[in-house]
Amino acid sequence: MTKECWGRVRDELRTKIGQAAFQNWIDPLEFVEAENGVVRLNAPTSFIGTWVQRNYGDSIVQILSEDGVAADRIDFTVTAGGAKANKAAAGSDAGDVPAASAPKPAARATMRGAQGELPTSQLDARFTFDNFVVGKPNELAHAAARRVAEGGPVTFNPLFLYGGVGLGKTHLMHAIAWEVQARKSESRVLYLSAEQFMYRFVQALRFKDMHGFKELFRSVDVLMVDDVQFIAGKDSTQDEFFHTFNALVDQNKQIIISADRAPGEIDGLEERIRSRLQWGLVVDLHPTDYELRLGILQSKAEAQLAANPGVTLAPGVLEFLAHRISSNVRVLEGALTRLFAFASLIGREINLDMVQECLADVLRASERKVTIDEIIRKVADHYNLRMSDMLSPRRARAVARPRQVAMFLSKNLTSKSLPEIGRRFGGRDHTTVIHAVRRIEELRATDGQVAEDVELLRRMLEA
Ligand SMILES: Nc1ncnc2c1ncn2[C@@H]1O[C@H](COP(=O)(O)OP(=O)(O)OP(=O)(O)O)[C@@H](O)[C@H]1O
Repeated sequence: MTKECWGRVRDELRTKIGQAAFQNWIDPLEFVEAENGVVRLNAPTSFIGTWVQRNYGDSIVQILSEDGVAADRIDFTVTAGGAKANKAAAGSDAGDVPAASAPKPAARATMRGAQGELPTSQLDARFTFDNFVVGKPNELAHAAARRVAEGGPVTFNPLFLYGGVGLGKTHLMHAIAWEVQARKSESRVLYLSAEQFMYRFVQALRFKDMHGFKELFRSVDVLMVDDVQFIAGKDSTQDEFFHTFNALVDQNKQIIISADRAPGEIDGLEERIRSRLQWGLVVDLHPTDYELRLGILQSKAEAQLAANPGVTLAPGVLEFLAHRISSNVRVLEGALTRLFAFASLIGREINLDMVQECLADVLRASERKVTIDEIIRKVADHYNLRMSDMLSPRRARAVARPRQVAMFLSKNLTSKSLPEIGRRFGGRDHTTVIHAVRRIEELRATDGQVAEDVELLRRMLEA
C-alpha cells in the first residue's frame, strides 16, 4: 500500500461518512506504512485513534480490500509532534480552535454572556419560541422548555428532551437560549453538541488545559448539550461530563440535555449518568401528527410567501404534503423550500401537479413501508392478545376477529401477496385471507366498533 492508496481511502471515506465527520476524525490521520497486512496510521491523540478504530476501522479495511490491499488490522501510533499536529498547534494558542487540518467543531457552539470564550457561531435566529408550532405531540416538551426559559427557581434539573430525528429538539434548545438571553442578558448560556463537548475535552487533554476546560464549563448559568447519545461508549468523555453535570447541579445551575432516545435506552451510557439524566424532567417529542404537520407547513408557507411575492399556492397543496410526508419536519421544510424555489424560477403557481413533478423523489422515499410483523404486533396489543394467539389455529371469535383485522390491514398496507400473508399468519391458505378481507370490508360498513378499530390501527401503523 502506498500514500496514493491512503488518498483513495480518504476520498471514499469522505463520501461515505460526510464532510463533518471526515474533518473531525479522518483528516487528522497520517499514513505511516503498511506491512504484512498491518496498516499503520498516525493520530494526534490516542483518543482519536481509538475512536477511528472503533467507528471506522471496518470501513477502512473494507475499502482497502476493494482496492486490492489485504489489510488484517490497523494500528495507530500517536505522535503529538506529527506534521499535522505541529501545524495545528502552531496555528493556535493552547485551548483555542486549532488550524484547519485538525478536527473542527462539527456543529454549532455558542457561548453567550459576559465572558464568552468559545468559538461563537450564532444560535439559529429562526429557532425561537415564536416560530415553534405547538401541537399535541410536542406540547409537553414545549411547556417544559418555556418554563425553563422563564428562569425563576430551578425546578427540574436536568430537563431532558428526547425524540426522533428532526422533531424540534434543537429548535427548542435554541429557543430557550434566546429567551433566557432576552430576559436576563448577563446570563451565561452555553449551548453545544455532545460531539463538541468531547472535542473540547480532547483538545484540553491534548493541550494540557484541563483547568481552563473545567473552569469554562463550571462557570455557566445554563448548560445545554445537544445529542447526548453521542458520548455513549466514550468513557473518558462520559466521566468528564458526569463531573461537569454534578458541579453545575450542586450550584443549582440549569442543565438541558437532548437525545434521540430516552436515557434508559441509550446503550453504552454508564449507569450513574443514566440515572443522573433521569433526575429531572424527561419529556419526549412524539412523532408529528397530521394536524401539527399542517400547522408547521402553514406557518413556514406564510414566511415563504412573504419572501417570494410572485409565487402563489393552490389550495390543497399543504394538506397533501402534510398527509404524504410524515417522516420528520426537516424533510417537510425541505420539500416546501424546493417548491418555492422551483415556482419562483419558472414563474408557475405551486399546485398538485407541480408537487408530483418536483418532489417525486421525496414522495417516493416517504412512502411508509409497513411490515406484516408490525401489523400483527399492533393488532395483538390493541386487542390485548399475544402474538402467538394471532398465529395460532384457535378459532374463537375473540381471537379470530382480530386476526381477520390484521389480515385485512396486511392486504391494504403492504404489497405482499395473499399466499404470502397466509403463510405469515401461521401457514394459512390464501383463501382464508380472502375470506378475512371480505369479512372485515363488510363489517366496516355495518359495525361501528370494527370500523373505528380498523381506522385507529391504520393511523397508528401509518404514523
Ligand atoms: N414544532 C415545530 N415548529 C416549527 N418548526 C419546527 C418544529 N419542529 C421542528 N421544526 C423545524 O424542523 C427542523 C428540524 O428541527 P430540529 O433541528 O430542532 O430537530 P432535532 O429534533 O434537533 O433533530 P436531530 O435529531 O436531527 O438533531 C428545524 O428547521 C426546525 O425549525
